[in-house]
Amino acid sequence: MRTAYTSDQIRTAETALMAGLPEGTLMSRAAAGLAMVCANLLQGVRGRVYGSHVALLAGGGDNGGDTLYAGARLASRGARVEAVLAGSRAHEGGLAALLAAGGRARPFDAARAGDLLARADIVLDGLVGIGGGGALREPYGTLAELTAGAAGLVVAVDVPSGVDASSGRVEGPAVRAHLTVTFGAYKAGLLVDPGASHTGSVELVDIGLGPHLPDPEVAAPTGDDVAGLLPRPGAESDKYRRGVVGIAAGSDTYTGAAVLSAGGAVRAGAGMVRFASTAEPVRLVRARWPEAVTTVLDPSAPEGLLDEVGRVQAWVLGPGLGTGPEAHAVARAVLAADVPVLVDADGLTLVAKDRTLLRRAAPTVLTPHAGELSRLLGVPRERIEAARLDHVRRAAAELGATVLLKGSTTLVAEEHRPVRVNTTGTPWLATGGTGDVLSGITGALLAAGLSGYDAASCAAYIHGLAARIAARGGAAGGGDGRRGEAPIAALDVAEAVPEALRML
Ligand SMILES: NC(=O)C1=CN([C@@H]2O[C@H](COP(=O)(O)OP(=O)(O)OC[C@H]3O[C@@H](n4cnc5c(N)ncnc54)[C@H](O)[C@@H]3O)[C@@H](O)[C@H]2O)[C@@H](O)CC1
Ligand SMILES: [K+]
Repeated sequence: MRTAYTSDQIRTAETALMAGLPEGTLMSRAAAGLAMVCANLLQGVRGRVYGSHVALLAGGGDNGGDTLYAGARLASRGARVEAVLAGSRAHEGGLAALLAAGGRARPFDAARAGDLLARADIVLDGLVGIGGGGALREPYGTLAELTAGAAGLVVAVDVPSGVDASSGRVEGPAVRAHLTVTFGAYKAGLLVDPGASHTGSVELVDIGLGPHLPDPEVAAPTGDDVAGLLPRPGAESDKYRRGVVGIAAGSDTYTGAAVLSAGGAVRAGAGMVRFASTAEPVRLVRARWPEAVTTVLDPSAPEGLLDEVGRVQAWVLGPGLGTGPEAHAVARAVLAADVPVLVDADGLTLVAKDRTLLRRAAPTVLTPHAGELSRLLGVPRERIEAARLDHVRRAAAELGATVLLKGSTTLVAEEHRPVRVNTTGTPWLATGGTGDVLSGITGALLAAGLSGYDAASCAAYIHGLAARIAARGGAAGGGDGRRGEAPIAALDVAEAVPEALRML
């Protein structure tokens, strides 16, 4: 599990660690690690450190201090290092070290800074780190914007400036780095969008904080973590041990979502899929997934609506269900069941309109995108997008459910647990119907007995991995980065789930 922390948690751990160390030890560890990463980069792009051009953007705090000390180390190896001092004051020790090593430093001047960035092989963004707050003030904001025109690689020191280290919030100009070198531990804002899309790759420099870190605020499961949580059938397995998932989805108007959700559940290894809906979606699901056992519902007679469905260990409710009175009757019947229920899509709209549906004892998993969460919380969508971590946490507490917030970084929140961040996926996943597949995968894992928290985070991981496999045309396919990927359809994602499971 890759764990991540808020700025306050990092500061507390740093204070505890520093109490037993000579002053300046942590900064010199941080600067040494940073200089080493930069030297390796320069070796890569220039073939040597000597004679390379390094630009430092140094704010007035310790983040600037780390940067100036690292610049001093590079200058002492023969790099031509020049610092732009963004604040009215600069870190004294760092500045003295840089000048003593032969580096140069000048106060901010926009034209000169632009020129410097156009010449530098690497640019170190040391404007603000965990001490930053709110939108970048001037001239920090202008400098952050100028990095977009840098000719060389942009290395963010600890955190890309303009990204809130604790939450990933971005409120104005922010540096987009090729690489972020972070000290001591991952900051939560490096793993959560919009911050995560500003970091480039992230390299952790160990400064000895480990023993002083508290429980994390955020955790990103690895493939091994997911593999460890997944149930594997044994010799004694039968369909009930593997898990029977019920799917209440689709309507005579919307049929595709039902087929996709059922596909996610079938391919993720449900012991059995019981599909319950009106006649048309039932006909289509039978045609595409003959292994599903189907029941035609008559929601105009809500009494005993699900009596004919048979035993189910978890339900998926909502994809393509519609939002009218009959859909409401289905939602009420499903949510009255004493088994875990995943609510998605139209199910979320129904729940937003009638929160009494969520008064239940068995676990509930809600899987909104930002627009659906906006309706559930009564908060504008833009505010949710800007502060995803805060809102997913709030939703879990307020709705008493596990909440999986979809998006470029999918988050899973449950009260009193670290928010889990999903690291798999591809931008090609942003296409209609993929969410329905995710609902089926999650439902299968819930039925197999995983908790809502584990089922949602494992399903997000598997779904993202399957999408990547589908986009690359197979587990071994594709090329470097996004280049080897092609558009995918939602059903391709369902079909790639077994390959994703094989890889775990
Ligand atoms: N605390 C520690 O023990 C260690 C800290 N380290 C470094 O120190 C950093 C934290 O240093 P600081 O606490 O001095 O804080 P920062 O250097 O991150 O930020 C504080 C500075 O930024 C300015 N600032 C804050 N918000 C701003 C905004 N919106 N616009 C413009 N300027 C703004 C402040 O006026 C101040 O000059 C870490 O990110 C890390 O780089 C490392 O050296 C490791 C050890
Ligand atoms: K920074």
